[in-house]
Parts: sequence; C-alpha cells; structure tokens
Amino acid sequence: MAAAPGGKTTYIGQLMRNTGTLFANDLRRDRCKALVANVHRLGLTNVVVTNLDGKKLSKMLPRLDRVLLDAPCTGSGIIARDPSVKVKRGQKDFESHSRLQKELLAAAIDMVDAGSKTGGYVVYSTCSVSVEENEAVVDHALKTRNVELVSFTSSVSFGVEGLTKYRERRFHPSLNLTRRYYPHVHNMDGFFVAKLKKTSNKVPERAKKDRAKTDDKEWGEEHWTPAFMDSVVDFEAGNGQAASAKKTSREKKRLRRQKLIDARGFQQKFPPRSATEDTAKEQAEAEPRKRKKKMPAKELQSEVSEVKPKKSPKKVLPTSRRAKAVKSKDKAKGKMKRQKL
Ligand SMILES: C[S@@+](CC[C@H](N)C(=O)[O-])C[C@H]1O[C@@H](n2cnc3c(N)ncnc32)[C@H](O)[C@@H]1O
Repeated sequence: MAAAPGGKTTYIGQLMRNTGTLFANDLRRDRCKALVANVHRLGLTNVVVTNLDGKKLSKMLPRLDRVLLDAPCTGSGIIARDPSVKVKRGQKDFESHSRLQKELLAAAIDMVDAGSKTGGYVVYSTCSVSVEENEAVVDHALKTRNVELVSFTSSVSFGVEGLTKYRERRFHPSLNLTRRYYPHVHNMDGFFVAKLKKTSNKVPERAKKDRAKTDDKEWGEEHWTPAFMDSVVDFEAGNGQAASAKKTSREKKRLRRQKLIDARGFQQKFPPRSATEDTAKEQAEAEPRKRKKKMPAKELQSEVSEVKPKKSPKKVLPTSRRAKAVKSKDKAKGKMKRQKL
C-alpha cells in the first residue's frame, strides 16, 4: 500500500477493476488534487473525487455498500519515519483527534446500507498506536450505532489483537477482533484496523448500555496471585534496617552534631525558666487584673483619703557603719546641749 495521497483509495480502485462507483473524499483541496492525478495515472474511470467535510458527507451521497475510513490521526505510528511527531503532538491533539474520529466513524456508518447484498461493512483504520484513537473510537461506535465487529483474519493473517482493557479502561470484549500493527514487531508503520458490520439502518436514540462482561479488577490486579497475597512483606522493618545499615560513620557523626545544634537552638529560643522567675511573672500578670476591679466613685474617694503617704524605707547600714553613725549623732546632740547651756 502506498503512502501517497489517495494511496489506499487508488489501490481499492484497481481492485474494483473499473466496476461500480468509488467515491473518494478529502477535506484538503491539495490532497484531492494529488488524488485526481493518481486516479488519472492509474487509468481509473470509476472514481468520483469530492472535497467535503466527512461529517456532512452522509447527507450528500447515496447509501453505500462499503466505506473505508482512513481517519486523520496523530500519526503516533509513524514516529520511525517522522520523529517530529514526538514533539509535535501533545495530550490535547490525542483528545481532539479522538473526538473527530468518533464523529467521522459515526458518519461513515450512517452512509452504509445495512441491507446491502454485497456488504454493509465499514473498515476503520489509523496510523496511530494510541488507545484513544483506536479501541476507544470503535468502542464508542459499538455503543452509539447498530454495528458489530467482525474478523478479517481470512484476508490479513498477521497483527496482534486489539486491546479489551487498558489501565482503568474497559472495552467491549469483541475488540479482540481488531488488529494492531507495530513497527518493532511487524516491520511496518504502527497501524490499527477494525472491520464493522452494520446490523440495522436505525440509529439508536440513546447510547446502548455497555453489556460488556467486564471484571471489576483494577489495573495491575492481575498480579495479585494467591502466593503474592499470602506472603508477608514488612516494608517498615525491611526498609528501615536497610537504610540504617547504609549509614556511614561520617553520616552518623553529622546526624549527632545536627541533633546537638538543634537542641542548643531550642534552648536559646526557649531557655528553661527558674521558679522565682515564674512567681514574678505570675505576680506581674495578676496585678493588672487587680487594678481592673471596678469600685463605686464614693468608696474610691474615701479610700483615697484614708491612704497615708508612704514613708520612704529606712536605710539599713552595716553594723560597723551603724555604730559610727550613732556615735556621730550622740556627739552632735552633746554639742547642741553645751551650746544651750
Ligand atoms: C490518514 S489520511 C488519508 C490518507 C489516504 N487514505 C491515503 O491513503 O493517502 C487522513 C486524511 O483525512 C483528511 N481529513 C481530515 N479531516 C477530515 C474531515 N473532516 N473530512 C474529510 N477528510 C478529512 C486529511 O486531510 C487527510 O488527508
């Protein structure tokens, strides 16, 4: 299959040997031009090239027997050929592509006649390996349209099964009928293919209930074997011992020094208080509380008048100095008596 614009389309045209009609559509005008050139080069006379939005195509074209939707994608499968995909694409690209792919697949299904004698099939393909653009898109179609997945291993015998569960996501079990192709396994671009058979032309009003038989296992639970569950793993002790065993003497010294520094710092910040300091503080705290006590104005006045001026406390001198002071006082008294006489 060629990777040139319209490569798959022109290949199908060749397979049809100029019988029937093949509608080939692309939103990009330049791609349509290249496609027309290829159609002419291969001498195909049964191809109608349209340059329309695939989402609106079902209203413009007659009911078809088969549709190949080679959907626009992030191209995560062609990183080997175009490494810029790794930096060009972000999470938002995967989300927006997934949304567009769901819409295009729904429109493609709506274009197909379920009662077609020669088909009623839709083939969905991407050159991406992301679950969001592949299994999630097909799973959405299974819920919103009357379609079922069919096997195509009789014509393509290689590839690995599509995923029915990925991390916390669960898909319809029939998704194992889809195929994934990996560059490192199949020596080609990363690719995904699903073949759907339309079972009714009716479009369900509401999304179908997910009747997929899913186990309620969490991702990773498959590793919870009985042997694993019965074994006792003491993470605390095991890890703790290993960590302490690894400590070098230098490290131990550093830790001890750090402990001391911490303790000193704590003491400086919060020095231990003595008993006297405590009582002084308590008294200081208690005093303003006493002052705050309110008294009637009259009582306050009488109390003020009763209060006697405080005498300044006597100076207490040491005994030798006190004796001297008494002597000098006596001397002065004697002098005064003599002067009177
Ligand atoms: C994977 S390529 C198809 C390649 C083509 N089948 C081939 O073999 O060369 C996807 C194409 O979808 C076209 N596309 C993107 N959005 C579209 C839309 N809304 N409707 C129709 N075509 C669209 C892109 O322009 C792009 O050429």
